[in-house]
Amino acid sequence: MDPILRVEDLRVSFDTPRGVVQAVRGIGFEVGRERVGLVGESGSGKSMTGRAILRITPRAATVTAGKLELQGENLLAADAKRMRQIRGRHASMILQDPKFSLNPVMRVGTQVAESFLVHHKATKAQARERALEMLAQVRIRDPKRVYDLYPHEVSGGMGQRIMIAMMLIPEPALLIADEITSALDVTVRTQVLAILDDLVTQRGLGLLFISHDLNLVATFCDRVLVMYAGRIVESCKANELEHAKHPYTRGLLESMPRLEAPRERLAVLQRDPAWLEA
Ligand SMILES: Nc1ncnc2c1ncn2[C@@H]1O[C@H](COP(=O)(O)OP(=O)(O)OP(=O)(O)O)[C@@H](O)[C@H]1O
Repeated sequence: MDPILRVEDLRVSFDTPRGVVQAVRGIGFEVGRERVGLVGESGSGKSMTGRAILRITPRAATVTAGKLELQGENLLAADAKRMRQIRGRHASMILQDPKFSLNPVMRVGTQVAESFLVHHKATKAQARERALEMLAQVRIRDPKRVYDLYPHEVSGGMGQRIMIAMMLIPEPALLIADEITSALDVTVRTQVLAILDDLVTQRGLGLLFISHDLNLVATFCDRVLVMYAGRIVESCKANELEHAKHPYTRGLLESMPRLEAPRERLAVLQRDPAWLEA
C-alpha cells in the first residue's frame, strides 16, 4: 500500500544574527496507516519536522525538501490556498497545550462544529450533530453539556480530547501529534492514547507521534525514528528498539529507569561530537 506521507531530504534552517541554525538536516521517512514515533531530546528538531510538513514553521525558517508528498500530492508545489485546504482536511497537527489552541471566547462545541464546516458543505444543525458524535467518539461522557462549555471550564485532559475531536472531525488521513500527552496525568494519558490507537486501527489514520519519551513511544508506536541534532540517527520497529545500534539511542535506553531491572544509578548520556557528522 502507498504510504500516506513521504518525506525525503527535509531541511529546516533559521537565519539568526549569529549565523544559520540548521534545525533539521536532511531527513527522510514515510508514514503509512500506522503509529510512527519521532523521539529525541529537546531541540533535536522534532517539532520543526512536524511543522515543516504542514508549512506552519515560524516566518524566519527556510524549509526545503527533495520530496514532501501527502497521499501522492506534492506539497512542495502547493500554494498557500491549497495548503489551507490540506491542513485540517488531509493532515492535522495537535500541539501540546490545548489552552493555546482553543479560542478562549468561543464554546468548545462550536469550535469543533466550525472545524467541520470549514471543510464540508453542511448546515449548522448538521455540523452540531457531527460535533456531538465526535465528542462522544473521543470519550467525552456528556457531549451535550460539554458542547456549551468555554475552554477555561474544561480540564487539561478534556481540553486535549476536544482538540483531538476538532482536528479529526474533517477526517484527515494524517495526524501529527506533538507532545500531546506530556502534560497529562497517567489515567488521562492512557485514555488519549487509546483514542489515537482506535483511529489508527479502525479508521486507517497515519499517526506521527512526536515525543521525548522513549519508553512511551517504544510501547505505543509501531515504528520509531530517533532524532539527534536535526538528523534521524535510528529508524526501527518499536519492538526492536532494545537492539538499537546508534550510540545515542543506546545512551537514551541506558539512561531510562526500568521497573524490571532497577539500578542504583542511571547512566548519564555522553554525547560524541562525531554523531553530528554521521
Ligand atoms: N525561531 C527560531 N530561531 C532560531 N532557531 C530556532 C527557532 N526555532 C527553533 N529553532 C531551532 O530549531 C531547533 C529544533 O527545534 P524543535 O522545536 O524542532 O525541537 P524539538 O526537538 O521539538 O524540541 P522540544 O521538544 O523542546 O520542542 C532548536 O534547537 C532551535 O535551535
